[in-house]
Amino acid sequence: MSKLQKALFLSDKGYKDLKKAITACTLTNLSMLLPFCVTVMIFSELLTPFVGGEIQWNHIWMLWGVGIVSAILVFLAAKNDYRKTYIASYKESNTTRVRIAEHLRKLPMSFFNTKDLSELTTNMMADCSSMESMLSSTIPPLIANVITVTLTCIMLAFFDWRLALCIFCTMPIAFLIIWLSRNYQKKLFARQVNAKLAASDQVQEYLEGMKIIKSCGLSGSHFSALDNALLTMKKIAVKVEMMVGVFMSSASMVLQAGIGITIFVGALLLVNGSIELLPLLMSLLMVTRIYGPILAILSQLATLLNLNVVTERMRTLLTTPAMEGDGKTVANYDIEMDHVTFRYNTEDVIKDVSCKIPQGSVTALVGPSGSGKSTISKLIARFWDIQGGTIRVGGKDVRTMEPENLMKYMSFVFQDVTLFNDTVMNNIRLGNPNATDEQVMAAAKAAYCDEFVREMPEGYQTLLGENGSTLSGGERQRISIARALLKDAPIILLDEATASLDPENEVLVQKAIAKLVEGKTVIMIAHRLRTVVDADQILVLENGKLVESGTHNELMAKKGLYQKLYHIQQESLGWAV
Ligand SMILES: Nc1ncnc2c1ncn2[C@@H]1O[C@H](COP(=O)(O)OP(=O)(O)OP(=O)(O)O)[C@@H](O)[C@H]1O
Repeated sequence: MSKLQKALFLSDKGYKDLKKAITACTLTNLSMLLPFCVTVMIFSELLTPFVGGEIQWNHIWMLWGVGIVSAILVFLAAKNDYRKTYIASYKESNTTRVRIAEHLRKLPMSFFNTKDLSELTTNMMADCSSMESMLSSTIPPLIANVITVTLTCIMLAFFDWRLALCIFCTMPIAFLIIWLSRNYQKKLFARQVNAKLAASDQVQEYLEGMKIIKSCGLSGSHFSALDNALLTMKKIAVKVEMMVGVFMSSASMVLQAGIGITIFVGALLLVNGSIELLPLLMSLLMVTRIYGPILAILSQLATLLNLNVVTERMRTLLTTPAMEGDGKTVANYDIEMDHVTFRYNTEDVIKDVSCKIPQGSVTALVGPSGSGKSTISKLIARFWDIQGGTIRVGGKDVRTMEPENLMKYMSFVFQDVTLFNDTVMNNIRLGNPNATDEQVMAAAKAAYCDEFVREMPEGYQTLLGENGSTLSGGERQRISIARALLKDAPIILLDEATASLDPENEVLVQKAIAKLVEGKTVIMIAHRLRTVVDADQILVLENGKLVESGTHNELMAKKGLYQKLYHIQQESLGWAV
């Protein structure tokens, strides 16, 4: 893999397309030299009377013909160039976005703990767009311009090498200005990228918190963080524009001083009789042709120098190792935790936990808030990899299982149900993408969704809106249960989902759950202990440790933490009534 391919994270196809784009762009630039050469030749023909010759009109008409043909060639080359550069770059950035999305899916949740949503969104949208413009508007034209300038330079030297030197004498200084300013530009550019990210973070927080903002009537100073982030972004954008403008205009001024030097030296040479009028005029004509591409090279070079800043986040993301594993099936659905220790950051939140959850049994995880119940259920599903001990499903260490393969065996019903901006039908079908409409509707019926879905304006084809904001908590829960029913996985991870529902919804959700868990291995995070009295096994957690385990009656007889929690809840229920 070449350095350029690595630096730009290009697929093999993308790299091939980039090479084709460079060739196409170079051909366009070269084809543009044709009409220029024809103009120069017509011009020189028209000037022959001034050097004692005679105009050959048949030459002029022939050159006109060549001019028309070359204009057609330029058109064809530009068309091909457009297709090869722009269309190929859009395709490649699409491929990169899909690649990022695929990679994200395979990353451990620890990665998402260190990144926020707006950063990942920027990764997928803004960074890919920057790469897109690198592939279309920077790299191919840059290389093509270098080739064109070199060729024009050779042509110029053919007329008069002294004038060629004059034109290029200021070029090293112009490039030096850009080169020396690169670190400063990089720093500025990095600050701009960070300022944009901070602003989009603040905007996202503002939009997500709209309910609170409205309900609390917040205004003014409460949004100073958003105002400051937007102000910083504006300030840095102005600074970047200004400083880049200063460097670019200084470089271009120095570069254009070459025109004056060429005219001056040309005039001296003419006066001394060291050059004829015709080669001098031809050289001056070429000078006008050469500065455009050189100026373009300068600005493209400045953009290219910032490539690192653009690709930094993408590099971090794409080089973060994905969770690996095999796709082999497991023999049964027994789950075992063997001296499991886990920490999110520095402190252990699960401490040396060992337990067995036999296939077909119902296990409840109980304990005070923050004791590690949700964490355990997520570790079993390998959302995170543990630091000590082993978790086995069907006797197989989950770390050796490909996460998507492991996920085939599990269904989740969590409190925070995620719904997509799609139809009800498709939201349920996520449980099993191959399910027919009839199967989806059967699952919806079993999960007590059918009635409220049919009352929606377009039934199962109703669009749910962003994250199903039009549905009640109980309805969202039942849709997620319908999904899980459709998936029909042998292991069910259940975060006691009825805690915040009204009695009517609670009954329906409980009935739907009862159907879902029939004959399955169930791990249930219970917040209200009266829901776990019938569980085959209750695991009591405290501060990340497994402190008690057994059935309800056994634990009540032990008179430990479970009994204490149970009594506290009974009393608070009494007060509530
Ligand atoms: N993504 C995370 N990053 C860092 N720490 C976390 C994360 N998720 C949970 N924790 C911490 O891990 C500990 C266990 O949290 P967990 O959510 O597993 O507890 P829980 O028993 O399910 O709590 P609750 O009953 O309130 O839902 C807590 O101290 C919590 O602050």
